[in-house]
Amino acid sequence: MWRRVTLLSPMISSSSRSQAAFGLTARKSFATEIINSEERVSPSKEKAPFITFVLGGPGSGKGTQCERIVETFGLTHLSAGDLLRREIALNTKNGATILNLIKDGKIVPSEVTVKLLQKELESSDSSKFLIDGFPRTEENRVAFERIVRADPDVVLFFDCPEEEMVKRVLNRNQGRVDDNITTMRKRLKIFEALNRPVIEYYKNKGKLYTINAVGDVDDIFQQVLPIFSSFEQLKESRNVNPKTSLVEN
Ligand SMILES: Nc1ncnc2c1ncn2[C@@H]1O[C@H](COP(=O)(O)OP(=O)(O)OP(=O)(O)O)[C@@H](O)[C@H]1O
Ligand SMILES: Nc1ccn([C@@H]2O[C@H](COP(=O)(O)O)[C@@H](O)[C@H]2O)c(=O)n1
Ligand SMILES: [Mg+2]
Repeated sequence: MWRRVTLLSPMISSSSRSQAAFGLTARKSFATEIINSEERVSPSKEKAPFITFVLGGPGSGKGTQCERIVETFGLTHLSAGDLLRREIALNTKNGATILNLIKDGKIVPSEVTVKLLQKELESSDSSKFLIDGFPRTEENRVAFERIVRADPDVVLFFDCPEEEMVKRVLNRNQGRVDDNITTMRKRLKIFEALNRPVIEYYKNKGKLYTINAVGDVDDIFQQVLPIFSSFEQLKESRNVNPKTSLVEN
């Protein structure tokens, strides 16, 4: 369990966010000390991890861009969808239910998904994570705060038109049970109804970075790169972990 002290000022203000995205100045407050540690954490977990949530509609390119971020910045990639598909493959007690929900484009109960993420976060030696495809709903978001007791530092939103997402998903050819037009239509509806409010929430918190997800993979990554570069620079120049967000007890 990680705790963070209160954020002193917004990570990068809305107005300066576009500057940061183009490699200009980025100001940020640092607040990473663990406070009041009755529940002792292991030395490697004494600092709260740096968490990025990766949002976007089905087929918007989240997984593809996460691969690039991992290659360049060494974050640990946790895909909520992949963790759920692993439950199906391992035929766990929730496997059959998860399969039916995914086939129907529906959202798996938050408790199930959050517990899977929590297990990965807690068993990892990494201190920086990309959590892909999560939170899908306000319920997902609140459950993560309640169970993991952490907030994201950065939220990426890959903004892509529906027709482009449909084209990509139908051409994906990875044998996914939900990559068909019927399920895709349902997923798009669910995205609009349930994920949009989450995007709005992080926009209002000043944590959202919207990426235009149309174009070459490389060009899209050029929009992502400076966001993480600015964090790396801050970390090096101040010799601290640039983490700001918190969930207070
Ligand atoms: N910029 C791009 N232009 C064209 N095709 C792309 C682009 N980015 C990704 N793709 C392709 O589109 C498909 C969907 O991409 P990806 O799996 O990264 O999306 P996703 O957002 O993770 O989707 P899902 O939410 O369904 O997991 C893949 O086949 C991928 O190779
Ligand atoms: N937070 C989540 C994430 C995913 N799901 C279910 O998995 C499907 C595939 O997810 P991808 O991120 O790989 O596209 C998704 O359509 C949901 O059925 C979920 O329930 N909760
Ligand atoms: Mg994906």
